[in-house]
Amino acid sequence: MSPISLPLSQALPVLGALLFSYVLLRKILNSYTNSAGLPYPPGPKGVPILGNALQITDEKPWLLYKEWASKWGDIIGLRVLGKNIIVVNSYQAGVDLFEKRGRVFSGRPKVPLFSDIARWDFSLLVMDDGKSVRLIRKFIAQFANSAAVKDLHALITENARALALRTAATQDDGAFYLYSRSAISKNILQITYGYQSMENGDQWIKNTELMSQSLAVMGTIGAHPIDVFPILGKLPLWIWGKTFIQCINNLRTTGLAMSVTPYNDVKQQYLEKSAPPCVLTHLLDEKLQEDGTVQDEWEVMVAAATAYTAGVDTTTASINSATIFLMTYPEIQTRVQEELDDYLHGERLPKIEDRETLPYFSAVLREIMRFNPVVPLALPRRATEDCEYNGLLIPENSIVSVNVWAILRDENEYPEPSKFKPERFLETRDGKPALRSDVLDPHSVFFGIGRRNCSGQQLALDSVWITLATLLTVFEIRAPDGIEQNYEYENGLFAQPKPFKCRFTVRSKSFLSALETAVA
Ligand code: HEM
Repeated sequence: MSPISLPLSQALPVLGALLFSYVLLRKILNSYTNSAGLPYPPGPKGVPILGNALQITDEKPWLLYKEWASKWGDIIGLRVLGKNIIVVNSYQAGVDLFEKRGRVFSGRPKVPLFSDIARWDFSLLVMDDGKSVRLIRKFIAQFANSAAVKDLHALITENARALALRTAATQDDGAFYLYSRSAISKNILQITYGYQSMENGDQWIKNTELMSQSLAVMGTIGAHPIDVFPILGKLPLWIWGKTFIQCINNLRTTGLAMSVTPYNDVKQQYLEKSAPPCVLTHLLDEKLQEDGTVQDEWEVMVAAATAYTAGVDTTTASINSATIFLMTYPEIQTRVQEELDDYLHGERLPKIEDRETLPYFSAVLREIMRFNPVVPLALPRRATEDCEYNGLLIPENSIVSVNVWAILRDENEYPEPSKFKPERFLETRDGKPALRSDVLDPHSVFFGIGRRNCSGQQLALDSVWITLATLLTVFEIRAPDGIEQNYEYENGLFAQPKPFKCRFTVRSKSFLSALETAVA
């Protein structure tokens, strides 16, 4: 989800609706004044009524925000059709607002297109703060916090090895892109629903692919005119075109198939005592009451559904993006492999517990995170009350986004930010390479800041680490025939790579047999 943009071609219905919406017009005019007398954060001057709508691009808006920040300061204030939009471009301001004043910035703005029209109201990602949100986050933390994730290490390691074995068995340079999604889906499905997905043609995997494609076509969530101007959602959907209707239908079908349907299936199996143990059965153990009803049933269902829908695309995008970087910088890849070989002596496959002893690899992963944050604008928050910050007023109900991309390109923290340099995170301690603690770990921003930050970050970090460590131990990863491609990314909520080709060549037969033995 990103702040609002309004392409010119879509502005006409907005203007039409404005004509008969006197009430809205008053709201717009009111938003230009505030009773506290404090100035609104500075930003580029817009035009009457539309505000900055025509200036904000839908294509990678984070680049434009960073440019504006260099002129207007870390906190830029924009307006679109009476909505206040604030973009936070520095880590310090992100911490001051989202962490230190977490209560005020834990809301989420309404996104009627996604929640009401596409019927994804079951997703925690779009829920405003309240009791339900706190309960759902608590349920997710029960399996995804740092301590609990340790219990999942065996499963995610096994799935990483199965992915490597499957990759070794194919000659198709395009296969990894599909296999990585399937492996990550498999992790989360097993964890949440106890479901063993099939390697080929699994309906769950097809659903996430369809969801992901539909989201990419619809652009950034929150950017559509219906989200800017909800009254437009009352008009017949066909005015937005065939592709739009197709995407809405896909989101409705996949949403249901990834929330209510699996919940009901597992509940039924649980009642029949045939459900494999998983997050959902643990929650049912806790919540099933004597009369057969489930306490906090909606929240239980949402916890499982959001873990799946929020975790698959993002984790897959991280793995695919890292694979592209490793292909693009083969000398860096070789150095990681030397470090792995030195430590593992070619005798065994890596385990998550090895992470602390491989600083160069950690530095490479930090640099990949810094260079290509998967959710460049995180997800927008809603200010639940007026808030003064450094003499500026962030009015109640402002949409506030943190520009993760800009923070991770801050030249004060990361000199020469557009260079891919893992060494920026390293120093020599006792004659050995070690991670520096005085350079901001991109992890602190990559998953959002403060109370509504990512609930699945430890699970994601561990899954990405073991998957890449296993692949790098077993394979040399190169662009097919040494020819670099033009790696493209989807435009939308996630910076996820479009399908790409890469070649995995087994580095040594002993690694392959270790893999075969481990997976057998
Ligand atoms: C590398 C993979 C991942 C990335 C880059 C990522 C990133 C993010 C970001 C940026 C947010 C928004 C945070 C904010 O508003 O400040 C978020 C929210 C969330 N993520 Fe992740 N995520 C990843 C994996 C996962 C996984 C595996 C899970 C599974 C449990 C998960 C569950 C969630 C949930 C439930 C939220 C919503 C939190 C809320 O609204 O309160 N994520 N994630």
